[in-house]
Order: sequence, then C-alpha cells, then structure tokens
Amino acid sequence: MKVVKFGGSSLATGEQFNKVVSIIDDDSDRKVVVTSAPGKRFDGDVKVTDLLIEYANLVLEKKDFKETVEKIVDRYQEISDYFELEDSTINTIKQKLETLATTKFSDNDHLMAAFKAHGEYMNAILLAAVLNSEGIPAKFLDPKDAGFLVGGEPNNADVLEDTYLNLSKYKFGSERIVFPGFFGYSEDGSIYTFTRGGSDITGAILSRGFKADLYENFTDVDAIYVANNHVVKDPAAIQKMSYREMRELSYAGFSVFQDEAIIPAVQGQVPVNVKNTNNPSAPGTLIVPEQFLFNPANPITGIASSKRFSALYLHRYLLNKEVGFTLQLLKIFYRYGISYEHMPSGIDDLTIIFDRSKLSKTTIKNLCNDIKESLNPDYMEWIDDYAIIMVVGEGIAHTVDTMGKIIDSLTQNNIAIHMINQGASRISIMIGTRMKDADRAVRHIYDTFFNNDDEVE
Ligand SMILES: Nc1ncnc2c1ncn2[C@@H]1O[C@H](COP(=O)(O)OP(=O)(O)O)[C@@H](O)[C@H]1O
Ligand SMILES: N[C@@H](CC(=O)OP(=O)(O)O)C(=O)O
Repeated sequence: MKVVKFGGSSLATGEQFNKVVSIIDDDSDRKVVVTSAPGKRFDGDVKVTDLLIEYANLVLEKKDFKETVEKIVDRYQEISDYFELEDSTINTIKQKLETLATTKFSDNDHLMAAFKAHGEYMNAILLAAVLNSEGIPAKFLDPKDAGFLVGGEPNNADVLEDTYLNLSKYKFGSERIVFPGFFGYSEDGSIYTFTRGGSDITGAILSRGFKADLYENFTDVDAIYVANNHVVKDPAAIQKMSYREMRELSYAGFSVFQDEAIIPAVQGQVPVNVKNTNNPSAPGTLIVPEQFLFNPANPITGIASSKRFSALYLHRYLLNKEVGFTLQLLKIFYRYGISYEHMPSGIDDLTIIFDRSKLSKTTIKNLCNDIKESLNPDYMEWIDDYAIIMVVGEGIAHTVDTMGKIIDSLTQNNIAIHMINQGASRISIMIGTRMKDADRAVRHIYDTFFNNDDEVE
C-alpha cells in the first residue's frame, strides 16, 4: 500500500486535479491520498493558506473580510466547475468557510490554526467528491475520526505517539481515503497545524502509521536536484539519497520536502519517492536508509543554502578557560524562550546562529543588552545578514579533500567564509557567509563538484 501526498502546486486548478485523478487511477496501491491547500497557479499568485491567514487577521481586527472569503471560494469553485460537480460540495465548502468567522476560539493562536487548516480540509472534501464523480470510489477521512492526535502549540504541532496506535487500528474499506494534510487535533479537540509546508509531515505520519510500503510525494519538479533550480541553472537530479542527507538538505533550504517530514519516515523505515505530478512517469528521487548509499565518484549529494539566519558574534580573551560562560549564555536564551541553531567556538570567540524568523526586533535588542550586562564580552556583534550553505553527502566522511576543494572554490571567487564547520555531522559541511554571497557560493561549489560547463555567476 502507498500513501500519496499532493502538494499545493499539484492541486491548484481543475487541470492539475485532473492529472492527480489519473495518477491515483493508474495504481490501485495508491490507497491513501493526502491533500495540501490549493497553491500558486502562476508566479505572483497567492496560496489559499495565505488567503486564510489574511481572512483570520481581518476577523481578529474586526475588519471587512467579504472580498477575501470570495477569493478563497473562487479557488474551489474553479475546480468544482471544471469537473461539473453538483452544487452540494461547493455549498459545504462555503458554509465551512463562513462559519469560521462566527466560531468562538479559546485564543488568537487557536483561531489562526483553525483558519489555516481549512485550506487542506476543504481541498480533501473536494478531491473526494471529484474522485467519486470520475468513477473512483473515495472517502474523505477527518483526522479526528482517524485519531490523528497532536500536541505542542496551535501553530507548531508535534504528533503524539498515540496517533500511530490509532492509525494502526484503522479499518480500510475498498475505497481510497482522502486525508487533509497540515493539521491534527489536540487532546481537547482543537485544531493544531504543523509549521508551513507541513502536509509533507502528515503524509509521513500516515505512511508510518498505516505501515505503507512507499510514501510518494508529488510536487512540480522531476526530482530533487543537487542544488535549488532557482539558484543553479539545470542542476543534476538526485536519483537516490539517504534519509539523513534529506533531513540536512531540507533544513538548509531544499524546500521541496519539509525538514521535519523525514522523521516519521525514518521511524517507520518507509522509503520516500519525490515525483512530478506534471510528469509522473519520471522516476523522481528515492529517499532510503543510509546503508545503501555511498558514491566514491562524488562524495557530494546536495548543496543547499538558507538566508533565514542571524548570528551573534562574541569575543572575550581566555574564553576557553572560563568556567560557566556558555552556561550563563544558555540560561539567558532559556529565559527568553529561544533556541539557537548552531554554536561554533574558538579559543576566544563564539558565534551563535539563530533562525531569524523566530526572533522579533525587540527580543534581539533585549537579548543583546542582557548578554552585554551579564557576560561583559570584549566585543560583540549582531550579524543580521547571515546565510548558511550546507554541503551534504554520505561520501564526505570517506574523503579527505572535500573541505579543501570547497574552500578553494570560494576563496578563488572572493567569497568570504565567516564560519566553516565539519565534524559535528559526519555527512555535512556547514559554511557561514554573508547573505549576498550565498547564491554565488552554491553555484561555485556546484561547479567544482559537478563539472558544470555553464558559466557561473
Ligand atoms: N534542490 C531542489 N530540488 C527540487 N526542487 C527544489 C529544490 N530546492 C528548492 N526547490 C523548490 O521546491 C519546489 C517544490 O516545493 P513546493 O513549492 O513546496 O511544492 P508543493 O506545492 O508540491 O508542496 C520546486 O518547485 C522548487 O522550486
Ligand atoms: N498549505 C500549507 C501546507 C503545505 O504543505 O503546503 P504545500 O504542500 O503547498 O507546501 C502551506 O502552505 O504551508
């Protein structure tokens, strides 16, 4: 049995739905289908999830939301019209959407989560109706009825272990199951969503819970490429990669597969196949356990970059001899409720790297003041435009010249390296650069390892 997840780009229009219907029809093993909300139809379009966030904010600000609701309904109406569905489905969708504005929520975070989740909820109802109308028996399954339980925060959910037990007891009928991605229910029955891109996580959880043989993740590219195709022109495709390579690359910027989604797949040892809805016969990329992989010809599998970081640089002589300095620092982070991403250190220096999207300007200001007062560093600098390049490959641990080649390619092209770290993970090398250099750095590293004749710049 296969769990199949379709991303927002695969479910954005009636035409895209039509391709999805054929893919499901082609393989009776595609038993469980996970939906995202309708995504972008063209460059500059707005995803339904973003329209729902706008709707939630208008409700919270007590402003007129009629136009936004109409825009959302239009997205589903367009698909319903394409398949000439009876009005009952779009009426159900409309009613669910309008009811949101008058529903009482315990606080604003719960409200936001419930609004966001409706993008996938309504798309799953719609896809089930479309499949039935096309002669493929299908049933919408509400995560509540499957025992899909989550904890954590309303907009940053974590799956609860009980979910796996509940899913293992689910009794399948002969019809396909259509399951909305991106959210689950807390133990008190509230809707909690995963972080953005979280429908990938739902698919992985269902794959583990239902003990699927394969988790197919359908998107809009033929494969996962060695580098982001918006950064490198015509990058090579990755045919096979390990779970941990995927985890590191998605964390560092390969947005094609959400970085937390690999974890349930690893726990259930379910292989993941990333495929293209627009070209389903292409083999895509297979993500499997690590023991099968090591290519002596090229130690590198992928090169990712992410510009979402900031760094705090601290200098103090004899830092290496000072007992408790790092402890004090960690206590300050704890007091502010913030986590850090990386903390490379030298004898007198320490750089702490943060995910900037999780920090407000006020938090940064207060945090820096606190550190100055409590730890009295000789020099301290907040670097806001920090990027991380992650070069990843199972082969890195088996070679000696990879780091040297990377450094050569960057220095020869005048790219300043602010930090380089190998060792913490045996399969990756992490490089810190200024944001403006990040894309150029990826292109030069790509050129070094993949002998690309295209002009680099
Ligand atoms: N290394 C990579 N390989 C393939 N796609 C990538 C990579 N890095 C970033 N992407 C981007 O990820 C996009 C697919 O992810 P996403 O937009 O979330 O799709 P979906 O709508 O299917 O969830 C691709 O269109 C591509 O631009
Ligand atoms: N719709 C949600 C969840 C998701 O996974 O979407 P997509 O499959 O389009 O990345 C979001 O936009 O975050």
